[in-house]
Amino acid sequence: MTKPPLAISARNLTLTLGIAAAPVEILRGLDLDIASGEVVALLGASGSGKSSLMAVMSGLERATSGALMVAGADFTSMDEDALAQARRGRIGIVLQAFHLLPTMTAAENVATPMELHGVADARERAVDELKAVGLGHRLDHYPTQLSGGEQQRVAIARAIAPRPELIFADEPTGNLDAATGKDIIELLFARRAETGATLLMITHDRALAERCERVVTMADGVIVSDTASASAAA
Ligand SMILES: Nc1ncnc2c1ncn2[C@@H]1O[C@H](COP(=O)(O)OP(=O)(O)OP(=O)(O)O)[C@@H](O)[C@H]1O
Repeated sequence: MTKPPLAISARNLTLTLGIAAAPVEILRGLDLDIASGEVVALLGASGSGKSSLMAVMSGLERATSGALMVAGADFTSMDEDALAQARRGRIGIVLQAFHLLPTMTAAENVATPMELHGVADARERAVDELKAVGLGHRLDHYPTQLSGGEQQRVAIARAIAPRPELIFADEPTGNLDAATGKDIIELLFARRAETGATLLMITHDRALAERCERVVTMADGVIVSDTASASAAA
């Protein structure tokens, strides 16, 4: 059987931030391969570098050194414009604090990024995706008129509507109560499964991590454990 292509391949990745006099080594020679379509949880103590790794892998932050291929693109050799171009439509991001634009309706929050990227049927796709996440009746509501769970549904719709190859989620249930968080995870897994995207999710919740196919744990800027999950349901 041929192996699936890699969605992410990181080799000896480093990230050093801060001022020259006091550099902070955040990623310290990290290696990671994620196959296309895999569902991976990223665990680790606070400050271990999870969000920084996600920022580098999603093209928001440039690695200091090392090699990084994401969705077939060489992120280490690209300038910022090329990175932005490579990210476009290929990478969806869901964050703990939903980051919806307050002056736009739910439909506009989902459609506008696609419109900016020249997608002709952006509005139709936004409406379809909002229906798929159970918000067909909230299309013209503004974020302040939506509950936290509904706002996160909009954020998921925004991430998934462009049909990205990769979805990065950073503690997507961190601002939600337990029951709402559970619904959001079911929804995220369901939409992921329907689109076949690769999913990398940061979480502090070990039970949730075990729902993923694979659990990767970071400590102090490197990966210290990488195991297949026994109970993956995603
Ligand atoms: N711009 C920066 N300059 C200097 N240090 C930084 C910068 N950004 C992050 N750090 C440091 O890098 C380390 C890793 O941070 P990061 O947010 O990636 O950790 P994390 O594992 O995601 O933590 P948490 O679970 O608390 O979100 C921390 O020690 C943080 O203080």
